[in-house]
Amino acid sequence: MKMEKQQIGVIGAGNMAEALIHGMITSMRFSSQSILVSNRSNRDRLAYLSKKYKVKTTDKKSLVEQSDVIVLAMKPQDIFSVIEEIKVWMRPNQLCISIAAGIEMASLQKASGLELSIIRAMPNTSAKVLCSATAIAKGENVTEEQMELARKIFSCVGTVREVAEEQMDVVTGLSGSGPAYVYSFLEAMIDGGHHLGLSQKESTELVLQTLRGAIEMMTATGMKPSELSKQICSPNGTTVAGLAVLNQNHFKESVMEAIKAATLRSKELRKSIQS
Ligand SMILES: NC(=O)C1=CN([C@@H]2O[C@H](COP(=O)(O)OP(=O)(O)OC[C@H]3O[C@@H](n4cnc5c(N)ncnc54)[C@H](OP(=O)(O)O)[C@@H]3O)[C@@H](O)[C@H]2O)C=CC1
Ligand SMILES: O=C(O)[C@@H]1CCC=N1
Repeated sequence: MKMEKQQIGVIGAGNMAEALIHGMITSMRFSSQSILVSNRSNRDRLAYLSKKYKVKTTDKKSLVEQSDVIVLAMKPQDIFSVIEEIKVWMRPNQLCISIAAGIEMASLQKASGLELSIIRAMPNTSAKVLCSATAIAKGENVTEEQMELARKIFSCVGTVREVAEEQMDVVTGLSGSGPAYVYSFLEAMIDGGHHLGLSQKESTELVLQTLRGAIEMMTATGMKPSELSKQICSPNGTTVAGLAVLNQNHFKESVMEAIKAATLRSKELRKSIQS
């Protein structure tokens, strides 16, 4: 696979930044030397990233000046102060990719006072194991070449799907936050098995493979979850008894309400930050 020539500047050196850097380098699509990283004040963190991934660490000014694309990987609460700081060094049409939850491209554009090319992306923490479900949304001035570069960056850490920006709140509530819901479900299943007599290890192994198998079944067959579920339910059997309890406790509604609450929170985030 061809090594990309563009310089990638990552501002923010936290969890998501590291996942992206790790993915870009292990994919061999980007060289360590083509990645620049900067943060606010944590020098130890930059030293760690530089040692582990051999990336270049620098101040924001030289990062912005040297980069073809700037990845904004700080918390939503910090993004506007970063834009305020770096806008003097940015070039019109420079590509900026924001992974901040809730923050709209128009507000970043406005804060910069420049005609930037902005792409919004929402990966998830499974990027660390190259299994993110990332959605990207294209901003106004973005060229097809710039979109292609964004797809290349995020495909290093998993799948990439393009959506309209209006869908980014629900994407954030669904796949951005989603791994946490799955961890809650996994914990409940593991504890369920453990409380009924399996060791923690036995229960964990069985649950993980059960989840992998269910995902594989759905992927391989293309069948709906309800159809696959029917195949497990013998009349008057164990599965029917288990599912009845989930239904009595409004399991499906709870999960749907969780996604709704996270989606609303994504909308609220920008209001609380911008007002
Ligand atoms: N965690 C998740 O599951 C997901 C998070 N996101 C989004 O990713 C973004 C980053 O999240 P995450 O990696 O968890 O955050 P972290 O808290 O792990 O990292 C934030 C980074 O931003 C840096 N930073 C803060 N302010 C500035 C500044 N003024 N100048 C330069 N750097 C700055 C911090 O530097 P320092 O340490 O020096 O202060 C730190 O390196 C968030 O916007 C979040 O919404 C998106 C998808 C999933
Ligand atoms: O909880 C959050 O706000 C971030 C965005 C998506 C996942 N984590």
